[in-house]
Amino acid sequence: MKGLVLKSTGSWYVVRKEDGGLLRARLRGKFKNKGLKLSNPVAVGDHVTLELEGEEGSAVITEIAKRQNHIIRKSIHKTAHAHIIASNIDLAFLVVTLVSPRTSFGFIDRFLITAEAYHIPVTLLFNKIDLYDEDTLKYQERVRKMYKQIGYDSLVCSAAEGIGMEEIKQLLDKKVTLFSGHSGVGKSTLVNVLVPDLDLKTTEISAFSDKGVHTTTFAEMFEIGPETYLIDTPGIKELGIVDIPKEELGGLFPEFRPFMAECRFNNCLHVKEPGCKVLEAVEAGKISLTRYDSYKSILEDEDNRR
Ligand SMILES: Nc1nc2c(ncn2[C@@H]2O[C@H](COP(=O)(O)OP(=O)(O)OP(=O)(O)O)[C@@H](O)[C@H]2O)c(=O)[nH]1
Ligand SMILES: [Zn+2]
Repeated sequence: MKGLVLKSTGSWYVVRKEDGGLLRARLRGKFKNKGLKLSNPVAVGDHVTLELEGEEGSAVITEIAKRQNHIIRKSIHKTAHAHIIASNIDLAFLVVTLVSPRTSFGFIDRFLITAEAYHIPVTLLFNKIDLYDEDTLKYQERVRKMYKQIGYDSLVCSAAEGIGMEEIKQLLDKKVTLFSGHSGVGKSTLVNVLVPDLDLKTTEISAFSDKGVHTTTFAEMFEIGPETYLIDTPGIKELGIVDIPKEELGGLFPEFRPFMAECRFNNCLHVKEPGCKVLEAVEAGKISLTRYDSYKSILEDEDNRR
């Protein structure tokens, strides 16, 4: 029997069976994750094979299908390196705002490079447009255009006034979408407008969870329509942590790639090296200064972490 993991408590899982029903499943034996030392072998979003146990509505996970992608964070356990937050994500929605509060480019670009590293497509969602004056709206269009040129789509909306909701719903349809964004940008408001009966939908799954057990470190997937899911990652505003070797950082900026290939040194970090084509492109206005600033700032952080 096949199923999809909707919720993890660390020791057992809520699984949606292919025929629609819910199961409570646990693991049998040891699962090995290639390469990574993980504190949790099964993650929300995993497609699994199950065997029913004697008890009604209870099963054992015997196999995990290959993941299309996954996001991780550092494990709190000393013996493991990483903890998988969720897997098989079709789309990451990064909710941003230009006012109240203003999301920094540094935050946006960090999110984008992490998503690049994880191979997760991102759509930027500019919320609170009801608060924007004419100048801010013009500025927003410039920002959207900049990201569009690099290859990132964006949408504008106002969760408060219900503007842009149909477009968002269409984009979410039949996908597993991760909702992220800085505190206060309106994620909860947005989800409540998009899925007014979400509480009802989650009750069915909550009924499978022990009362009083709060698993804030684990992600949860909410079914918001047929084959349509939202992933909520409590307490995680960014896409987890990945260790990116400095030489690979530039490659996570898609607009750097064609220029990087032409740099004189193949280990060029694009800071002050002679014959650096990325620097030339920045000077010629072919790469946005904002993005290059983000690049340098992330590079410096990497320096400080070592
Ligand atoms: N004017 C305006 N206010 C909004 C809009 N969307 C959300 N807000 C307000 O912004 C504030 C923050 O919204 P939340 O939905 O709690 O934000 P959040 O991203 O879930 O924040 P965290 O729970 O801290 O991560 C609330 O006061 C909302 O009413 C919008 O489109 N326009
Ligand atoms: Zn270079």
